Amino acid sequence: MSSTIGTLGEFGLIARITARFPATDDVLLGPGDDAAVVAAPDGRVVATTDLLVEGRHFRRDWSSARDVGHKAAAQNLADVAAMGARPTALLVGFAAPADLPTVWAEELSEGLRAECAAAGAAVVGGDVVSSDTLTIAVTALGDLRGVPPVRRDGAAVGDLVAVTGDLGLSAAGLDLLRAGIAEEQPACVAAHRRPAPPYAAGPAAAESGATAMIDVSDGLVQDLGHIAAASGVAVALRQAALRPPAALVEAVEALARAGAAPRSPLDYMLAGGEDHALAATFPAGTALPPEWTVVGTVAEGRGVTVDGAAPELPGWDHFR
Ligand SMILES: Nc1ncnc2c1ncn2[C@@H]1O[C@H](COP(=O)(O)OP(=O)(O)O)[C@@H](O)[C@H]1O
Ligand SMILES: Cc1ncc(C[n+]2csc(CCOP(=O)(O)OP(=O)(O)O)c2C)c(N)n1
Ligand SMILES: [Mg+2]
Ligand SMILES: [Mg+2]
Ligand SMILES: [Mg+2]
Repeated sequence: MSSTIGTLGEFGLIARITARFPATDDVLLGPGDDAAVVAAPDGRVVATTDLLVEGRHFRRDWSSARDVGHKAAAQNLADVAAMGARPTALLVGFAAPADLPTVWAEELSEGLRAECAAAGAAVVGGDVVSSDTLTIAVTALGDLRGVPPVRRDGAAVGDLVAVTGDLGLSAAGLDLLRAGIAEEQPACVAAHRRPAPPYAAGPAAAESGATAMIDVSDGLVQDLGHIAAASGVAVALRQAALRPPAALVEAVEALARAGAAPRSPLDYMLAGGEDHALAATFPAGTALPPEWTVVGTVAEGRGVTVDGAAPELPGWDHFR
């Protein structure tokens, strides 16, 4: 019989998990004491937390444990990058039923470790509890390296609006999984299972003078709406600047062939969710860092428009 976390016990599980998390230069004391000690050379620490709940954020028949580990880390590390900070450390709350195979917890940890390595961060602690609902609650810390944080409220009229990272692929991948045709467009399904946030682009944007920034987790229009509202401005997007990638167009075609009534490629880009791309505003005339694409401008007013019209595209809301 394969091992479960119930047979391993709490401290056996903790030993199995923490053995997988090597320290980085930022980690002065890693897992094993009452708290970890993480260097904060800047003296200011960015801190953020996001949960993943089975059935709401992932399904075990759609994503491997390793995928869930990558996603749980990426979702949090993207929020650190969106402040213009460099991710340093992750704390992982893990709630699971006792009959969960031990290998699932180990593979989850491997995904967390690997995604942290991609961002230069380390897992420095966490907690394990038993629960009927499998839940991963991650807290991430980041270093601002002496630059001010890039907040949501700094966009000014006349600024450029730019994005970097994938838009729309994850939501199309989720619809492919729902339709049972994941094999039709593996790139979209991969983007859903393991989003690949452009971590380095966050600090690069901060150094280039970005005035506001957000990671795109609930859909581009909804998340730019948070910048618009916080800054007291309008965001005017240009449709021609949002060119759907081939994989997205192909996914929509496959969904249509399967009778799955997909949204348009543009609508996936505008309201997809779980992209973990970055969207930011920059003063006009800024030489944008590599990989950023201008998609619109900041104007007087409120809300987000696409070619002058307000899109009727609901972003993700957990309670609606
Ligand atoms: N339960 C909570 N207690 C305190 N602050 C919260 C809570 N839930 C969300 N927030 C805060 O509200 C803001 C928006 O949350 P959210 O939309 O989840 O951000 P994000 O999409 O970047 O993860 C964040 O600053 C977050 O820290
Ligand atoms: C089984 C399943 N159903 C639906 C979704 C889609 N989904 C779940 S949460 C979410 C939005 C982002 O998650 P959230 O918890 O709101 O993260 P935050 O915006 O706080 O970073 C989306 C699009 C999914 N990933 N898996
Ligand atoms: Mg959140
Ligand atoms: Mg988030
Ligand atoms: Mg965010």
